[in-house]
Amino acid sequence: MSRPNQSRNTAGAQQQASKPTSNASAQQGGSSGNSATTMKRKVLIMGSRSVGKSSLASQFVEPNSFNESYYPTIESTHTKTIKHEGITYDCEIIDTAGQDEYSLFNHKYAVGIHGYILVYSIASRQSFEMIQTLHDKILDFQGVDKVCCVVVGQKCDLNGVRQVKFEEGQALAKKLHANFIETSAKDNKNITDVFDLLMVEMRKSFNPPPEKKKQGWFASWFGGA
Ligand SMILES: Nc1nc2c(ncn2[C@@H]2O[C@H](COP(=O)(O)OP(=O)(O)OP(=O)(O)O)[C@@H](O)[C@H]2O)c(=O)[nH]1
Repeated sequence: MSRPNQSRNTAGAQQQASKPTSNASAQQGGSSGNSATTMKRKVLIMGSRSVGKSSLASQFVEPNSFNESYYPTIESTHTKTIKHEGITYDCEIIDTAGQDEYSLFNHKYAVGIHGYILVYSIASRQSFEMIQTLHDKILDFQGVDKVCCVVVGQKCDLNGVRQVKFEEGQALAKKLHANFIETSAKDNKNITDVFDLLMVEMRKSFNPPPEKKKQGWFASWFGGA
């Protein structure tokens, strides 16, 4: 669902910052609480049609914005500043059009993206099966064997018509080396947690904490740094 007052077109945005634009301490993963540290992060939300991708994004950017109506998304971008472990992230959150297995994978979905939110509806097995397909396409396009990713089982308020068990979502996420969470945009449940989980993943991948120096016996004996 595209909500014009919150969104802008992403054309040409790809060249922006796949790299941090922050000071040196951020490049080294600084979790020092330095408020001057700002990094850019680009996050893509993907999944089948009508699984609640736009509702998820909207609720995150503007809580209590849930809308029962369905407006198919073409593509919209939200921006939000997120503070995580002492670092400020300027996040660009791209809400993509619903995909099916025949959808062409746009190269924009692979270039300069730091993390993926792959969404299915717990009330649609088909949308669940789409997650593996999308994940495969992302890896193929990126030419990597792992991406930062959170698998989201959306619409968990629809428990009465559930087609995908929680454990199935969990197992798939584990297989994809991703985090997993169930959410309800309607009930505003676990929405911010999705982004927190992704932040943790992205932090591990893009600004891991500096490795501890190996200590010799002398230093460790005397408690040296
Ligand atoms: N019950 C329930 N309905 C939801 C939830 N999230 C979204 N919906 C409804 O599901 C429909 C589709 O929501 P959207 O957020 O537009 O879904 P989308 O995945 O962005 O759809 P596309 O634009 O086709 O890709 C709308 O009618 C929403 O009101 C939810 O958590 N629970």
